[in-house]
Amino acid sequence: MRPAVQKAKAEEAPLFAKGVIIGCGLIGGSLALALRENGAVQHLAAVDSNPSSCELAVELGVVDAAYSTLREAVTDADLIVFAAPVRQTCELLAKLAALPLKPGCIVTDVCSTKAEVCAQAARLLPSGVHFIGGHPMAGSEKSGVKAANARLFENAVYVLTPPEGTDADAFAKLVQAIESVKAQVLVLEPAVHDRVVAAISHVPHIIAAQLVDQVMRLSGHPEHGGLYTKLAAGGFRDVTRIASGNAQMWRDIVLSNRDVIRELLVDWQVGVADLLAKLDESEGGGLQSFFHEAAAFRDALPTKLRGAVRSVYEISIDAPDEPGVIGKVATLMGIHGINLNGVGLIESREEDNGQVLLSYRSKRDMEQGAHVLLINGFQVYFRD
Ligand SMILES: NC(=O)c1ccc[n+]([C@@H]2O[C@H](COP(=O)([O-])OP(=O)(O)OC[C@H]3O[C@@H](n4cnc5c(N)ncnc54)[C@H](O)[C@@H]3O)[C@@H](O)[C@H]2O)c1
Ligand SMILES: O=C(O)C(=O)C[C@]1(C(=O)O)C=C[C@@H](O)C=C1
Repeated sequence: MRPAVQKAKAEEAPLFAKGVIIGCGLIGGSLALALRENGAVQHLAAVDSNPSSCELAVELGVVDAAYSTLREAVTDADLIVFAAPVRQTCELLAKLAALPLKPGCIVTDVCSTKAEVCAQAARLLPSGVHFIGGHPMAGSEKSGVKAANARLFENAVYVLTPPEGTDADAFAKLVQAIESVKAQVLVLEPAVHDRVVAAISHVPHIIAAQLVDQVMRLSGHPEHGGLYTKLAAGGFRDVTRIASGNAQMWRDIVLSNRDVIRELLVDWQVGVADLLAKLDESEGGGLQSFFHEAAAFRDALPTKLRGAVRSVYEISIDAPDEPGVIGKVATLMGIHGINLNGVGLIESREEDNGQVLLSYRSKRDMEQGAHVLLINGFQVYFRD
């Protein structure tokens, strides 16, 4: 049973006096921003092997201080978060284990695979230090602290993998910190996590890269090679956005979960063979069923989890390359008395002109908002 957890409130005492983020890039920086913003950590430091990331993290106000050595950074820390790539995290865990740590300190990570990291932590970290693995199911193809975003974890599922016998108070405190960034905790066994996430994240990443690779090779064609990139529109861009992710990070993820990924790629080969057979059917009934079933399953995916901050009925519009589009939209909503809950640029999707996301608290507001935008010449997209 999960221990009862109270919500962190800004006016309450911080949950942690000193926190350290090890690896202050997209995810570490986003977590740092969110934890500082809501007052969950009183003093937050970063340690990063890249000196310019350290400088930038302080300059951008992501952390209070930055260090180049682990020893300096973790002294007296009561929360330590590993947010480096998987392989680096495994190596850093060994280094951390050799340092004097504050008794009762909570250590966690954000790595995209859990079995290897959790096994390494269990093997190396001393008793009296509480390790609880973690993985926020939110991110983007961008990397580095510059891309950090305090809102990244809102409504995202945040997996925790507490080992057997985890201290209930330590667990409750970590859950409270995660819920303070408006993410939703889901407890899983590391191996179950890795099996499921291989199918919904790791293999899709490989396939996106493979699709890009195919087009890259075709675009070397001497006569019409240039057409491939010229004609690449929404479909190709939507399905391959994630292929822009950091190569080192993805190498580590895939190597760390290679057994499950191998199984899924073999299954993928079976799927491709089956598709080739369907191509030879003259009436295309098999193809139609294949597309129909895929569309039905995709359409039935749960909408993004909306927990504490459930508001949200969303539409997006193309943002023309001209200033003031957000102001124009807000004004239109105001004139028509439509309650707009939030507005912002979509950073996780790559569109030619970028997109503006609009959220409403009710379906009615969203529908009225969409109508007003349509009659004012905006291209409106409904989001599931
Ligand atoms: N990008 C995503 O969408 C996403 C989502 C969830 C989890 N993750 C996981 O989060 C972790 C970080 O990913 P990211 O996207 O923030 O990557 P990133 O490249 O933006 O940041 C990683 C940071 O770690 C630093 N670093 C690397 N080696 C280090 C070392 N030995 N010591 C100290 N710092 C070191 C880098 O300099 C960089 O600043 C990875 O384990 C990744 O699997 C990523
Ligand atoms: O690029 C995104 O939109 C992501 O959320 C990235 C994504 C994913 O595959 O869903 C990538 C790796 C992570 O470990 C978690 C999230």
